[in-house]
Amino acid sequence: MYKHTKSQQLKAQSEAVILGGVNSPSRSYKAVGGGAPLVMERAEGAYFYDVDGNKYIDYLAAYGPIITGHAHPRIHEAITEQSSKGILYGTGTTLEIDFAKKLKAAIPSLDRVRFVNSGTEAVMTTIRVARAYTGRNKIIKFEGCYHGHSDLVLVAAGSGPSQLGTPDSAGVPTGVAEDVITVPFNNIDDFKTAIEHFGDEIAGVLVEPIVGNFGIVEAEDGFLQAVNDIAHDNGSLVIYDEVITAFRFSYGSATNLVGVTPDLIAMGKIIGGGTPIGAYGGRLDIMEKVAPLGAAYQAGTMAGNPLSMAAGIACLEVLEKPGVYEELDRLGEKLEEGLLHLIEKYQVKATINRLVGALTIYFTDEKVKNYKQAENSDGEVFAKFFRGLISRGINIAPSKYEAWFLTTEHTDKDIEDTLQIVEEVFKNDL
Ligand SMILES: Cc1ncc(COP(=O)(O)O)c(C=O)c1O
Ligand SMILES: N[C@H](C=O)CCC(=O)O
Repeated sequence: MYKHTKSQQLKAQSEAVILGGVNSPSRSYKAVGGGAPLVMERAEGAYFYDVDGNKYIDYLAAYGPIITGHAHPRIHEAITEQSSKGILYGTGTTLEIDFAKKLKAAIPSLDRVRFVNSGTEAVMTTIRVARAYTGRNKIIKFEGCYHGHSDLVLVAAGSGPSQLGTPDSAGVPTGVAEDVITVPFNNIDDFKTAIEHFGDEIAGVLVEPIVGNFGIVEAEDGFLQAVNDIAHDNGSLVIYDEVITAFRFSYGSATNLVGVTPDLIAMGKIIGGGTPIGAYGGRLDIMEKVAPLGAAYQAGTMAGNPLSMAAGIACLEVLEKPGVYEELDRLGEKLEEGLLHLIEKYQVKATINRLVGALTIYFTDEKVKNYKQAENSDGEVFAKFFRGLISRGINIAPSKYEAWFLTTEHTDKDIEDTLQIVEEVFKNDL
C-alpha cells in the first residue's frame, strides 16, 4: 500500500498560505472523509508521480482537459517554441486566426468565435450575450449541471459545489439568483412548465448536452431536440456549455453526437491542450451583439494569449488524426466491461455511465439519468473506493460527481492494471 507521508506533511504548509490548501475546492478531500490531498510532482502520458515517489495511472486528466495525456510532446513543443517568440502580445496574432479557423472547421455553427481564459468566462459571457440579444434577463439551467463559478450559475450547481454540500453558493445576491430557474435534467414536462410560466422573461437555456458534472449522463432520446424547439418557440436562445464535451467524445462539438444545434456554444478545457482557455461562439447575428461590434462588453488582457493558442492548435492536431476517438471508445468499453464484471463478481451495488472515453461509477443500483439519482448514490462507499484506489496507484477525482477520463496515452495494460487494483479494492476495502 502506498505511503503518502510527504503529501500529508505538505498539507499544513499549504493551508498556512493557500486558503483551504487548494486552489479549487474540487481538489480538497472533504467529500471523501478529509485528509491530505495528494501532491503531485510530475506527470507524463497516462501517469502521475507524487512527492512521495508513488506512480499512479491517472483518470483525473485535470478534470478533463488532458485528453492527449500529460506532457504530450507535440503540445510541449508548441508551447516552448511559442514562448521563445513571446508569451503575451496584447495584439492580434496569426495564431488566433489559425485557431479560430480550426475550431470553425470542426464546429461549423461557430460563425464567429471569441477566446477567453476559462470555461467560467466563456459561459458567463454567453449568458450576457443571450440577454443582450433577447432583451430578457432570466435563464433556465438544469439541476446539478455546473457552469463555472460566476454568480448566476452557482444556483443548484453540481460537481464541486455539490461535493461540498453547497449546491447554492453563499454570496450570490438574491436578485441574481431570482434570474435563474432550475429544472431537472431529462424532464421535458418540468422544462415546458418553466417556459410557460416565465415566458418572455427567458433569455436563454443553458445546457450541458452530455452532462459531465453529476457524472457522465446522456440526454434521453428527444430531450435536447424538445428543449431546442420549445426554447426557440419562446424566443429564447439555447446555449450549450461544452466546456467538458467539446472534443471529448468526437472531433468537434457534442452536436456531432446529439444531432441538435444550439445558438451559442461555450468551450474550455480540451481546446487549450492543458493551458488556461475558454472560447464561445455561434450565430453571427447573435455574436454581433458583442463589443466592439455590439454593446455587450467582453474583454481580457490574456484573451487569445499565444501560448494557449499554440497549445490548442497542437492539441487539435493530435485529436484530428484518424482513429483517435475509436481508440478512446475501445479502451473505454474495455474498462467499463471489466468494471461491470467486477461489480457482478463482488456483488457491489454500483452502476456505470460511459460515453467513449469518459465514465462514472455510481454506488447505487439505479441507472443515473438526473442529479437526484446521482445525489442518492452512496458517498461513503465512494470514499472507501477512492481511498482504496489512491493507496494502490489509481488517481481519480475525490468526488462521486466527477468522471474518469481516458487519454490517448492510456494502454490496454493500463486498463488491465486498473481492473486488478479495482478488484483488490472491491475484495478488501468496501
Ligand atoms: C461544464 C462546465 N462548464 C464550465 C466549467 C468552468 O470551467 P473553468 O473551471 O475552466 O472555469 C466547467 C469546469 O470547471 C464545466 O465542467
Ligand atoms: N467538475 C469541475 C469542472 O468540470 C471541476 C473543476 C474544478 O472546479 O476544479
